[in-house]
Amino acid sequence: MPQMNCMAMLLAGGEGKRLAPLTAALAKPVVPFGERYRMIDFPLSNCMNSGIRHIGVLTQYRADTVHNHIGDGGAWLDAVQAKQLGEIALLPASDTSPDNCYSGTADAIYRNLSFIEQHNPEHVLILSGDHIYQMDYRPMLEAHIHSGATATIAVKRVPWHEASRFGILNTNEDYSVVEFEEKPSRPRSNLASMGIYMFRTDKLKEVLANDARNPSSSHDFGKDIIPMLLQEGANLTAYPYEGYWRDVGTVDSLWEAHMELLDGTLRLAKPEWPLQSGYVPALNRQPYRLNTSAIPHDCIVDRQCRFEGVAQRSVVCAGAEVGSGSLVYESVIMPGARIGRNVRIHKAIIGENAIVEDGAVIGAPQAERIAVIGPGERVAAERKTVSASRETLAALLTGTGSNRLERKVLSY
Ligand SMILES: Nc1ncnc2c1ncn2[C@@H]1O[C@H](COP(=O)(O)OP(=O)(O)O[C@H]2O[C@H](CO)[C@@H](O)[C@H](O)[C@H]2O)[C@@H](O)[C@H]1O
Repeated sequence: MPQMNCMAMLLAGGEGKRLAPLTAALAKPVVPFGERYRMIDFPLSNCMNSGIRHIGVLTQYRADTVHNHIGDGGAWLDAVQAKQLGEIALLPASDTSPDNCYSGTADAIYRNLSFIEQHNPEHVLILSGDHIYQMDYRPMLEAHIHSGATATIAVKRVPWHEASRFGILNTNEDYSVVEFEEKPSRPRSNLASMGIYMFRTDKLKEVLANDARNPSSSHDFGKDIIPMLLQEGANLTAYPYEGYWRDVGTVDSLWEAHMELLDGTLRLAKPEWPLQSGYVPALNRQPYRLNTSAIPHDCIVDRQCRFEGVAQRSVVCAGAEVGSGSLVYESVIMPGARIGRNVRIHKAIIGENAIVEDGAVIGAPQAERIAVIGPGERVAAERKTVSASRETLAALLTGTGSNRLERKVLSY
């Protein structure tokens, strides 16, 4: 395994419009995931577990929310006893740009080249802050060094119907990249760029400087840098990644990733690959202590929540409350959300600290779209439902009861 003469630059400034309203007041990388994590915890923990100790985090949209979550980086560095040796540096656009704005992902790195130079690594790993995966970057670095590539792009096959939301590649048998198209409307392959790039530092500096001088560039890795390198005949190599990986940039993909967590396709609690988080649930009230025997077997319910309803295939996060008589089905109840009594929630994501009043109905079992309630939003019941016993709720879940659920779809 190579020495980690490599540092990481983590892009965390995206606005995440396709995750609205969950990103109304939060940067995309700090949207909650699982029972008590945020998306950015994944690449940060991957870096620690892969021996990468110097990380620059580039922030822009709602930068404060990322900065609050990361703090001094202790949650990650302490876990690997690297507080003295490592650094997670916050690099907001406002510190580098007169107009307080990185014009694109490449511009964000370009404006922070001096940070990279301080550490003088041989290779720079560029990461996104909104991917769910547990990847060891060391084999990728090894493959990158072995191939002598200017840049190595991590790739994964994606379902064909999703291919147009990724950078799509074609490679030779030796994985050298021969074609790249950013988000093609008619993809010719389903081999997607994971937006994870390993660059030789000298070449990265050169290509970013050339791009910065190009007035017609949008200064983006996918739209400009990779196509430019390919055009100049640079040696670009793909690194196929076999493990779980998901870009949770849309409401559907965020919901699907939670369902994969529930069915075991994705496992977070791996002793060999710890996942750290700077997240401390904002429990303004007495911390709840869950009666663990009440946790439904196909759900993930954080111990620090109050759960008095019935749930199936759902994630109930730290600090959330679900009142008695309420039914939660194939849904995610984010941290601090308060679900009243006799509420029905189907195929929905309930944002952080949202309040769902007694008797409200959100989503529908057969709905094609995922219902989303924004963080802090309050949902009133249009009509009160009658209180149902646990047995009736269980029958409703399994479809064996005679009662029909009231349905109201709140689409986003
Ligand atoms: N101005 C800015 N400053 C700082 N950070 C910023 C930023 N704008 C975006 N970011 C961050 O950069 C990362 C990449 O986000 P983008 O929205 O640019 O790319 P997208 O995910 O669409 O495609 C990319 O990632 C997919 C894989 O998910 C690839 O297939 C595709 O080729 C590639 O372009 C995210 O973590 C985002 O938060």
